[in-house]
Amino acid sequence: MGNRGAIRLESLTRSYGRVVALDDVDLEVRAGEMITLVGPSGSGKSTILRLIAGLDRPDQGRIVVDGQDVVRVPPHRRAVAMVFQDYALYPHLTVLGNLLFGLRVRRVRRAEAERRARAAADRLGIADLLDRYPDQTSGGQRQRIALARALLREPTVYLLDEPLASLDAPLRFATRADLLALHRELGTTTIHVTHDQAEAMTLGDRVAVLDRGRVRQIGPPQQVYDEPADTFVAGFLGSPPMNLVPGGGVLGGAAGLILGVRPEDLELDTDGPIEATVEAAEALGSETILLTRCPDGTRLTVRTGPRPGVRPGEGVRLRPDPGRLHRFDAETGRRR
Ligand SMILES: Nc1ncnc2c1ncn2[C@@H]1O[C@H](COP(=O)(O)OP(=O)(O)OP(=O)(O)O)[C@@H](O)[C@H]1O
Repeated sequence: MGNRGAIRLESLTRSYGRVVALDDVDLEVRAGEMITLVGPSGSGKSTILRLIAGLDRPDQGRIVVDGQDVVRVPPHRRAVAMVFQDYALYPHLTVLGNLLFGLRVRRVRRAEAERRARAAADRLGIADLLDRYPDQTSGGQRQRIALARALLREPTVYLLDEPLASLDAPLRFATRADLLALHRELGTTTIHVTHDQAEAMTLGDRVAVLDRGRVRQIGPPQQVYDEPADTFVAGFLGSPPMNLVPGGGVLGGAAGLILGVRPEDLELDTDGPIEATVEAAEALGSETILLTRCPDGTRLTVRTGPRPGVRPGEGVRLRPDPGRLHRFDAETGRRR
């Protein structure tokens, strides 16, 4: 299984009327890799998944899975399992019925189908729910049912469209770990769409950042975070986003450049070179986000410890970590 599921998207383009959902996208996913797609709403993430699943067709370009162009292959003939945000379970079937459905379509014999369904349910910890209907289960349980159903397809590729989005924070955290463990165990190629910063950073070998139908950058999450290719990526990955100062300003003059510094790379320091006033402080428990404003009007966001001891209205001094300044071309926005 480990060598299957390599995907290559070549010059993939898809428009809906005047909206260009995907604009000449090239993307390679290695066999067994888990890749995360992030980007603002409408940037084309779901469109990529739907095209790979065969639920929609590109206007141009190729979708090559294991060396074969699948654009004309109907969805049920593609070895792909998609898990949707709303899980898309059949409400009139029990959980077991939902798990068996795909196996029946594929003419797996009843006893064998049940054996496999129970094994998948065991693996995802939902064995005691098999006789219930989907509306008698919780959001987290439904998510596991949908994953179990995807597992039963034994696909060479998983496509996950925000599968954790409707779970509460602790459950998301736990399920994220389960997803990673499942992926390590199965080694099946997975493409995962998320809006969640933590998932983007942790749930993939590589992350691809999309903007208006184009891939802006792709790479290991930490690398993309540490070396964003342009100001868009710098502003998108990371929460709160990187401070970007045209001309350098308080971060040091830099004609023709935009200088950037992440909130965690600005330190409160009474001898710091930057003078600022605290406008707001968000105490988040484990950390505090300070929104500050410099005399020249520049706003800087600072990530600091849980109890920084400063209040809105107070003056502070900030020290940027000189090794962590980012330089971008003012005209193109590209990293320099
Ligand atoms: N069937 C459709 N008909 C018309 N426009 C569509 C259709 N599907 C997608 N679009 C448009 O294509 C663009 C890309 O949509 P897509 O769903 O891929 O974005 P997304 O990045 O997944 O967004 P979100 O994060 O909000 O789910 C959007 O502007 C969307 O409105």
